Amino acid sequence: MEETQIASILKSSELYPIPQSVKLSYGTAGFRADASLLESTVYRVGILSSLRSLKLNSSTVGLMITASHNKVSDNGVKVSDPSGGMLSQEWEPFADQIANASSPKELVSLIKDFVEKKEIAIEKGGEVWLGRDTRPSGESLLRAAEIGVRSVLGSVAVDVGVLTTPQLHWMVRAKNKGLNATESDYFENLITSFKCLIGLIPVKLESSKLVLDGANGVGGLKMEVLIRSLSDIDVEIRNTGRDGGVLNEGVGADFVQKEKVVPLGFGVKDAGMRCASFDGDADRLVYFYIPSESCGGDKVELLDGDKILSLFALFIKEQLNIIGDEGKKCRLGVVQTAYANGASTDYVKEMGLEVVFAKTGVKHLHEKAEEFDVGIYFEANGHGTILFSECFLSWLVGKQKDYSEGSDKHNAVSRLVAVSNLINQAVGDALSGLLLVEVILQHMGWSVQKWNELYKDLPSRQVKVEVLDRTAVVTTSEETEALKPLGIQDAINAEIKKYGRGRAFIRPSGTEDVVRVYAEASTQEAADSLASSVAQLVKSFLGSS
Ligand SMILES: CC(=O)N[C@H]1[C@@H](OP(=O)(O)O)O[C@H](CO)[C@@H](O)[C@@H]1O
Ligand SMILES: [Mg+2]
Repeated sequence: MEETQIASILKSSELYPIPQSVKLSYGTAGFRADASLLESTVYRVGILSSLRSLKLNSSTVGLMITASHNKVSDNGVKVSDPSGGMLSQEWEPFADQIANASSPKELVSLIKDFVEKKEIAIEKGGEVWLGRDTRPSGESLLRAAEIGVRSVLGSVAVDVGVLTTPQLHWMVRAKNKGLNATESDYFENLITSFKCLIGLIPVKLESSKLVLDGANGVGGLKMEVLIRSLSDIDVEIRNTGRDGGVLNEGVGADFVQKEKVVPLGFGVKDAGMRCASFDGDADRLVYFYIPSESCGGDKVELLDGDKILSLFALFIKEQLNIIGDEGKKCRLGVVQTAYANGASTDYVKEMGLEVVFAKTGVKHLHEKAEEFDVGIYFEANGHGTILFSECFLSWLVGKQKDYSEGSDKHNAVSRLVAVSNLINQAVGDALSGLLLVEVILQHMGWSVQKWNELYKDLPSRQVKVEVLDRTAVVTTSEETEALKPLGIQDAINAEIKKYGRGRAFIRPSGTEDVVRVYAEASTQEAADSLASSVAQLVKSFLGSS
């Protein structure tokens, strides 16, 4: 590395000293912490993003400032690779090292070694697009990221403004494919493919209103822009953040999915209505309705990521069946995590689909979904998408020319092509996911209640346990068994045995300082009781904090 380059990093890093006593890790979804602790981290991730761009021939890299569903005082930073996917996991250890480097000198030395090891030609200059969610701390953190990017001499930082995480990933992917890549191109793309799918509905019925909980975050605001251009959908948006509500506080997809209760701003008046929730950066989507018999209670019927996945799988399978023998050759597969409800896995298997399991975190699911011609992946919490392989897509486009226009096969092929344009090919995206759910429900002529009947969820419960050191829990690669602390798995197994259809596991969270407990059983009381006894075991083996 040239002396001028070294001097540039030394100088800028003086502006962002590392706070005492924080040890950060890139984790399941980038760095997250209280926003006041993050300036130095974001600055350093800016440097990393420039290097990543340089390593990949100055392709555009994305840097997103968000802490998703976490509280508003938190923030975080994650990197989008030029493909629009998550940062290559190979680079995560370097991210951890530089984030925790204790002095400018140590930082420079780590960067120097890495640049040499990875043979990065630093002279050319990289390009990084910076996005942020609506958190008040986002603006100053974005400035820190800009300084980090530009401290790699010749690199350019482009502020692309307040965006949802999936918008930034989509834009980065489009840019590197040489396509139109602005935010309005993103909207245009959703609008065109949604309208195309609506136009291909065999028997169109009047559709009912959808009520959306925007989590007081960026997703509701973007949805407002989107629906202005859509006439075949009636959406009322609540919790936009403009009416005094706090980001993710008692609202949003994470809250609704974990607590299974209505978000603020919803109540019995909405009984029976089709409702949906986004999370804070709009990469998660869940649906729900308030049962009419709830009589003032706050419980919801939840249609989570597993149910969205099942609906998508059913629709895609239907189109492949219409195409006939050739369509049946398509390898359609599903990727889930250990948190997937057992009933959903049974359902997709009964449909004849291949199901594979991945570790928690979309980077793991995405990778596995890419192995199929059409790979559908979802986390139960509502993050997911459908990936189409390049090869299968070009086959579909070819078939569009072969089949006569207006024929059933032509329509089926056109629907699949439109789905591939609508649904974000980079990451799970609540906006595009919502549009796809809406169009499929209209296609099927289904209400949310009818969709919910695809299968009945096994009762489940998730709890978090605060412990002294969550890293003391080490699991198998599928995360379904704990290898450490020694003896805990036997104790968990003994609990599971007491329950019909019992299943439970523990793992350390990658985004919060807790151990997560998941339990499933044949009744809600049993699932609750299994979760609570496993939580007790965690406390007694690890000590509560
Ligand atoms: C049980 C659960 O919902 N875990 C979430 C959560 O990860 P943890 O590592 O469990 O904290 O946040 C991740 C990022 O949003 C998401 O990918 C994952 O599914
Ligand atoms: Mg999120």
